[in-house]
Amino acid sequence: MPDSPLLTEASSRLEPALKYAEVSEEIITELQFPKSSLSVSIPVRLDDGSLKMFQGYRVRYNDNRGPTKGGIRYHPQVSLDEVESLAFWMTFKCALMNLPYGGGKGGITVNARSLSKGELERLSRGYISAIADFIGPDKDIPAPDMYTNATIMGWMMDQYSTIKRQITPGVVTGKPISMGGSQGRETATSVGAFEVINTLLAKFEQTPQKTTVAIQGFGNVGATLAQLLSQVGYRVVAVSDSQGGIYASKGLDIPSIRRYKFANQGLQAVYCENSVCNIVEHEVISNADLLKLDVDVLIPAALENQITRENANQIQAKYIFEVANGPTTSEADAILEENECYVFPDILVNAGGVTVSYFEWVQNRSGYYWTAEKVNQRLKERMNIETEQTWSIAQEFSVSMRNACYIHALNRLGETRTSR
Ligand SMILES: NC(=O)C1=CN([C@@H]2O[C@H](COP(=O)(O)OP(=O)(O)OC[C@H]3O[C@@H](n4cnc5c(N)ncnc54)[C@H](O)[C@@H]3O)[C@@H](O)[C@H]2O)C=CC1
Ligand SMILES: O=C(O)CCC(=O)C(=O)O
Repeated sequence: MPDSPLLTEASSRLEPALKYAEVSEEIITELQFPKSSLSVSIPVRLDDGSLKMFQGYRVRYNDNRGPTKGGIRYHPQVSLDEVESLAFWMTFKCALMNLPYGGGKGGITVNARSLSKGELERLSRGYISAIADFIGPDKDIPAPDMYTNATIMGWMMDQYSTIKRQITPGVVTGKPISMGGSQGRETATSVGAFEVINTLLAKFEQTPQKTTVAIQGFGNVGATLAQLLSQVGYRVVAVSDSQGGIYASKGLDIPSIRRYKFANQGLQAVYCENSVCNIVEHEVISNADLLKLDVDVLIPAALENQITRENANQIQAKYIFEVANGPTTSEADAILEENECYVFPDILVNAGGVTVSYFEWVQNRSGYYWTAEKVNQRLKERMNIETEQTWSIAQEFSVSMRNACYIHALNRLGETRTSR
C-alpha cells in the first residue's frame, strides 16, 4: 500500500458503515484503491519569458456507476494523496445523490493568486493538454473546486474541443453560461447546503431566528451560503478567509461584507476599513478562534482537516455542517459524538454542486437548456429526497449521519457492482 495518509484516513470512514451496508467484502477491498491516477508536469511560459514547471494530477477513483466526476483544485497544498482522497469522497457523494457517476478529482500544486490572468490561462490549457486522453464526456468530467471558477472551466472546455477538433461542452461542467454552463451552477453548492441545513435543523426544532452561525471560508460557497442564511434570519456572527476572520455577537451585515470582499480580494480589507461596512463592535479573530466560538452552528467551508483531535474538545457548536470536503478527522468525529455535537457530513451537505453539474451535463448532451427556476427546483427536490432517506437510515440503525450517508452510498455502489 503506498504512503497515502489522507486516503487512508478518508477510507477509514467505511469501516463503521460496513456493519449495516449490504455489500460484499470484495467491494470494500476494491473501494480502498483508486482505479487510476495520473501525474503530469505542465510547462508554462511566464510573463517574464521564463519557463516554469507545475505538477498536476487527475484521479479516476471508481467508475462502477458511470463516468468519473469531480472538481479541479488549484492550491499550494495539492498532492496526489489529497486528490485521491477527494476523488474517494466524490465516489460516495455521487452514489449518495443517486447520480449516474463514479468519483474523480483533479488538482494543480499552485498558488493561483501569484499568477497573472494570462499565466493562469496557459497553465489551465496546459493541464488539459496533458490529461486530454484521461478525460471525456463519457469517461471523466472535471468541474470547479477551490480557486478554480467558470472562466477556468471555459478555457478547459475550449482547449479540449480544440484538441479533439469537436465542440465538446459535456467534457467539463461549471462553465460560463455563454459556453453551455447551467443556470444555478455557481450557487448550487450553497443552495444545496442551505436546503440540507434547514431540513435537518427543523428536526431539532432549531429555528433560524434562534440560531447563531460561524462560517470558516468566505469563497464561492461560504459567502453565498452566508447570504442565504442571513436572508432568512439566521444570525451569522463570524466569517473568515485564509487571512483570518471577523466576529460580531449581534450578527454581521453579510451583503456588505460580500461586496467588500469581492471588491478588495480579502476580508482583511473589511476590518481595516470597516467604516464602509455596517459592522458594529466586531472583533478580529483567527481561523482557530472561529472554530471554537460559542455558536449553535459551525460551517467549515474551506480546507480539509480543520477539526482534529487537538481542537475537537474545544468546539462549542451543537451542529456542524461540513461544506468543505473532509474538514473533520475521524478522531475528531469520535470526540464530537461523545460531546453530543451533531456532525452532518460533506458528502451530503456539499452535494448540491455536483448535482447541478450533472444537470449541466444532461443539458449539454440534449442541447436543451433549463431556466434557473427549473434547475433550483430540481436541485431542492434531490437534496430533500437524499437528506430524508439518510435521516431515516440514521434513525433506523441509531448511527451518526456520517455513517448513515456511507451506508446509503455503499448500498447503491454495491447494487451496481453486483448487477455489473
Ligand atoms: N465549488 C464547489 O462547487 C464545491 C466546493 N466544495 C468545497 O467547498 C470548499 C470551498 O470551496 P469554494 O468556495 O469553491 O472555494 P473558493 O476558492 O471559492 O474559496 C475558498 C475560501 O476558503 C478560504 N480559505 C483558504 N484557506 C483557508 C484557511 N486555511 N482557513 C480559512 N479559510 C481559508 C479562502 O480565502 C476562500 O475564502 C472546498 O473544500 C471545496 O472542496 C464542495 C463541493 C462543491
Ligand atoms: O461539480 C462537480 O462535478 C464536482 C464538485 C466537487 O468537486 C465536489 O463536490 O467536491
